[in-house]
Amino acid sequence: MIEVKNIRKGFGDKIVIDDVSAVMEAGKCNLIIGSSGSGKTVFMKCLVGLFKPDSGHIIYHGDDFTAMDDKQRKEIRKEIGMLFQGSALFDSLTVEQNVMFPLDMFTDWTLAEKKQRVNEVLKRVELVDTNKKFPSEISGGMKKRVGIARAIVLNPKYLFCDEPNSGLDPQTSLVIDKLIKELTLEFNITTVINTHDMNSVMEIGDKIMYMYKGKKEWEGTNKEIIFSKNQRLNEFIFASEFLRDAKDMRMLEQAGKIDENRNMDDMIK
Ligand SMILES: Nc1ncnc2c1ncn2[C@@H]1O[C@H](COP(=O)(O)OP(=O)(O)OP(=O)(O)O)[C@@H](O)[C@H]1O
Repeated sequence: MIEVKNIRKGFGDKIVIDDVSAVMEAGKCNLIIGSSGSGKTVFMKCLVGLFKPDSGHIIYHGDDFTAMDDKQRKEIRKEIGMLFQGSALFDSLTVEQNVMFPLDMFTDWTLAEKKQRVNEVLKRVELVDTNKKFPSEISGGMKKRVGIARAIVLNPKYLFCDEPNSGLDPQTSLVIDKLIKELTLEFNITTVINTHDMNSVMEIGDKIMYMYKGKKEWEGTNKEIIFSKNQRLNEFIFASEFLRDAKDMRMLEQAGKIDENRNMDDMIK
């Protein structure tokens, strides 16, 4: 679990994160949504220690990350897996070498032990027989899987994903979302995901935080978001007329005002 208490972060005179508090639970996909420039990336960078908040606290499983020295912080970082936007694989390394990278950095295992662990995680993300391939030889969806394999190879307690579906088609996005959700549950990981993808919000949003101009404007689950009366949130999510109609339809359905066996022709009339 990660507890964020009243963090603030600014650059010069500009306040970018304004008194945000949140609780991110283990075994759940905690999503951060918001329009461009609302502060999602800066918030995530504060959580992983890439930015130091100006004030406030970030508590990892009871320990105050913001009050730690570099050595203690490094210990927490070992427990963090990161899936970067665009997968961020090393082009000159094979799939196996990419996934092995964190093991080279943080363990003193033998090569045989490392290879065994790499094979375990590649199997888990359903990427067998790709060990010797280079990133340029595999598809975008496969690259994401390699990124996920690398992110989980050290058995992280925390997983941070920045736009995990960027550049993927809707079906492949769904497969990646499901994989992240499964791993989150299977290993009881506290997963934090920055996303613009509304499919992900609805599919895997156990907990969603909506940011607006650096503040937490709304939070809730994927079940609650559809019924939210927060005007800014609604304008953000249901940006198109099509989505607004779909929402109205869903609400009528929930209220039992639409017959499940309705005839499409009748509806069009
Ligand atoms: N290193 C920095 N120095 C100065 N300003 C920054 C820095 N990083 C981010 N900002 C500013 O902080 C604000 C929030 O940026 P951030 O990248 O967190 O937005 P975001 O919600 O992640 O947007 P997007 O969805 O487009 O990635 C923006 O106004 C941005 O210009």
